[in-house]
Amino acid sequence: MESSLEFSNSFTSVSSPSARCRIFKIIVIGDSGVGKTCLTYRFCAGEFLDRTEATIGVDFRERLVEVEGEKIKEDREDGGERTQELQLWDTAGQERFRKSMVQQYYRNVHAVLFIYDVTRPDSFRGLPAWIEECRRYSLGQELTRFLVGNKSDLRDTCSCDPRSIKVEGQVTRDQAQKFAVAHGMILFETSAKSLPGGGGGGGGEPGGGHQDSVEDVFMALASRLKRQTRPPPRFSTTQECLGPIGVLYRDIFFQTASQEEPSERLLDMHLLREAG
Ligand SMILES: Nc1nc2c(ncn2[C@@H]2O[C@H](COP(=O)(O)OP(=O)(O)OP(=O)(O)O)[C@@H](O)[C@H]2O)c(=O)[nH]1
Repeated sequence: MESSLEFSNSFTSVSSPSARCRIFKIIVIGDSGVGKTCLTYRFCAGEFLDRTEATIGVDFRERLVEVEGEKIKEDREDGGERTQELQLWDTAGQERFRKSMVQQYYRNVHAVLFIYDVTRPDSFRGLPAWIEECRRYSLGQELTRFLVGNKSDLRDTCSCDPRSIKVEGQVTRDQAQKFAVAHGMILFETSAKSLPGGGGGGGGEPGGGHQDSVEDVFMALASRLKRQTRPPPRFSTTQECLGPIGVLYRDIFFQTASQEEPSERLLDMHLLREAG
């Protein structure tokens, strides 16, 4: 995969969220190539991103959601009504592209999505290292954590009970479920691309087993965040949510967005800052 620093177009609306919009910062982490970019893009843009490049630093995407058909009522003096915005930090899986941003990833997080590729057991075995990184940056166990097995469209189907599929080189649902329980996570299996019989990213049931749509995963997260009894700090401005580095990245993006090939310029700036 080639490299580029990309900021989703959907990010533009973050700069002017409604004054009454509750912003939740969600970090999406996992090994390189598991599909973090494709999953966040699917949720925010509604389609599969065919050609991706390795993420450098972070890509921001966001989507405004209404949970359970109703806008969120805030317990505020003015009795105002608020909507909820999921701000997704699609982080770089490759170590060399993470260094300068890592501290920003873990600042003021509301929820973490741990992603692995169901067809790549190495990405599943890599999960403890991501959990350890969260611990190092003081993310508590009380945070909402989802475990998401991606690329289930590639999973071999089996006529036997799909919960106990034993296909060499694939992560079974049972394995993942045990891991999720042991680490206080909720498990989802999905595909950013498509699921047999399920169309774009949702609803199919390969081998008869239950698969979740990408929409379901993120809406379950939104619903969970809405219900948090003691939520971590909320943000009312984009600046607060992104922090200074995030704002800097955003500004660089807007400065270079009109250039023909911004990727190299962005990479240069990223590496320069890393060196500095
Ligand atoms: N078949 C299939 N391919 C997928 C799916 N999701 C992602 N891919 C492919 O997997 C590759 C990597 O996807 P990315 O979304 O760039 O992976 P990433 O985790 O963001 O990678 P880094 O940015 O390096 O951390 C790309 O070739 C995608 O087309 C999926 O659900 N099904």
